[in-house]
Amino acid sequence: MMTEEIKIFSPATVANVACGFDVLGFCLDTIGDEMVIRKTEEKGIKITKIEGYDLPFEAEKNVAGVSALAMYDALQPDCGFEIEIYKKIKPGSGIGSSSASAAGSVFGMNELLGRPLDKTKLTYYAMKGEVLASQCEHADNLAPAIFGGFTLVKSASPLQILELPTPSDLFATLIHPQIEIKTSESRAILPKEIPLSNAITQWANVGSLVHALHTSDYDLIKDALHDVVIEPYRKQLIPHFDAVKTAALEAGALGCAISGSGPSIFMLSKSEATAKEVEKTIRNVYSTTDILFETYVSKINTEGIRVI
Ligand SMILES: Nc1ncnc2c1ncn2[C@@H]1O[C@H](COP(=O)(O)OP(=O)(O)O)[C@@H](O)[C@H]1O
Ligand SMILES: N[C@@H](CCOP(=O)(O)O)C(=O)O
Repeated sequence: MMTEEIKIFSPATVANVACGFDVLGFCLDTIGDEMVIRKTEEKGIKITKIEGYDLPFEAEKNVAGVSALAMYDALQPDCGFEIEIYKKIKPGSGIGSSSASAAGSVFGMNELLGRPLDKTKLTYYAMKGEVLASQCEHADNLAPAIFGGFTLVKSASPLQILELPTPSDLFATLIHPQIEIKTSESRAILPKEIPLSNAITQWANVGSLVHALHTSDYDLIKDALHDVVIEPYRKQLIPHFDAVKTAALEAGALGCAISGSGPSIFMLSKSEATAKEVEKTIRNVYSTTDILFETYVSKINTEGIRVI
């Protein structure tokens, strides 16, 4: 019996980053799942353990299993794999719960097979799992989980990912109201067409944000972190979104927007001290309500998913 196995940390991620719906994302450091991937003599993919949240064990119904099967079928290795998931990121959180699992299984298998695939190929197979959760092949959570830092999905098909620089003083604050918003449902409420004037504002912001990351221009990051296309629709699903945003900006955040498809809300700040001050302020907003919530402060994780 082979005993080769590894344990990995698969990070939470913030997709969209305000203006970059389905293309921009960044990787978090303090929040993530753990997974164990093990080689077996018996062929095939089995999910043998799930802790934390109630998720399907059938490989075809769990995003970790679907991405693993896609990679397994393509590579046809002469072994099988068992997957254990220690889920810390609540499903439907807006911080890439499904993508942490989809990325984790393919990353772990690739390590155990001697790294036959590059990061873009891993993202490609992970997307096959992500589609189960969101009913759409988007890579804006997977790319930062696998590459680390900030990423831009230049094209989903053929898959092309650009790694963007991370200014060293940038810190994220998050609030995660403990309600579930399914990505598939929050995509269904979006309009199919947008006014040209909004499109112009939005692509100017994406270009500005990319330039600001390259030049560590914090004022420009502040100017660019706006979303005139998606936020007006999705914010209605998130209790007290406007109050959190107002409080965060008053406390010094560079920007504040919906994380992925929500309900989590993220802020970016210049310095850890400001990010912590922002956390204190937004906790006050939710403390006056009866909604349970968690908050986090995290540096930007430039390494991404890793063996632990
Ligand atoms: N391993 C998994 N981790 C998280 N969610 C999973 C997993 N496998 C299947 N799912 C399903 O995916 C959905 C959550 O994905 P999604 O709505 O995209 O949330 P998130 O924004 O947190 O990624 C839930 O319906 C959940 O049951
Ligand atoms: N671009 C997607 C991102 C979904 O992120 P998640 O963390 O909510 O899964 C979207 O906005 O629909």
